[in-house]
Amino acid sequence: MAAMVTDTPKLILLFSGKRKSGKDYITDLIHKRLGSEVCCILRLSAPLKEQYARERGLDYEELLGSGQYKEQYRADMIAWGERRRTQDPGFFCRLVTRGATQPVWIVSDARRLSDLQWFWREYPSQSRCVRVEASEDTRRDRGWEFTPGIDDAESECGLDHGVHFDWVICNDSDASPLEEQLQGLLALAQDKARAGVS
Ligand SMILES: Nc1ncnc2c1ncn2[C@@H]1O[C@H](COP(=O)(O)OP(=O)(O)O)[C@@H](O)[C@H]1O
Ligand SMILES: C[C@@](O)(CCOP(=O)(O)OP(=O)(O)O)CC(=O)O
Repeated sequence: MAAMVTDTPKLILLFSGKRKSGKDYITDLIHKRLGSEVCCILRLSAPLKEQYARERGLDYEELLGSGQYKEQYRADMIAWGERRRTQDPGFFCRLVTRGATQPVWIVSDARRLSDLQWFWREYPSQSRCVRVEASEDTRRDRGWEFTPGIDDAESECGLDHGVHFDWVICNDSDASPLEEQLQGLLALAQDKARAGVS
């Protein structure tokens, strides 16, 4: 099958949600449904972790995972990233979008209004916001523990208010099946991708 190369993205899904709400799980699921020709997952934290790991001599792959390793460094990584963002709020957004050619981009970890504002400014008609929600009990079952300085800081709370979400996905174990909740979003992505094939 020929690669779907488009000049600009046709749709950008900007995901946010608290840690252990399931952002990676859900964006991976969408990626599997749409396929790599149609969509790519962009993690704003990837270039951050890569440079942070290099500077500190840490294991980049481990920082990308969902285990304890990343949690040990989270507070320091947040501070490191914030220093970068203060100098240039679009720094990580520009890095991750460079070279993305698929018609649908899934940004798995928007955290700050400045992240959303960058996409709204650069891609006003393509950007849509998606919130992943899970109760504290569910997140605790997945290994979350409230940590002052992290769970009450901008990295986790920056998008709690003042954002219109086009979709809110409930990712608790007793919620309606994800396939059902994602139907509208997947249908839109498929439509946009079809319209975007060149
Ligand atoms: N709907 C789900 N069903 C089963 N496991 C899930 C589900 N959602 C998340 N998880 C698991 O919970 C953990 C945290 O999810 P993750 O996607 O890494 O959260 P986040 O990216 O928001 O921090 C992972 O181990 C993931 O596999
Ligand atoms: C320093 C960070 O980028 C680390 C984020 O790592 P992940 O995006 O892997 O975190 P969760 O999926 O929510 O568990 C946070 C930031 O403030 O930029």
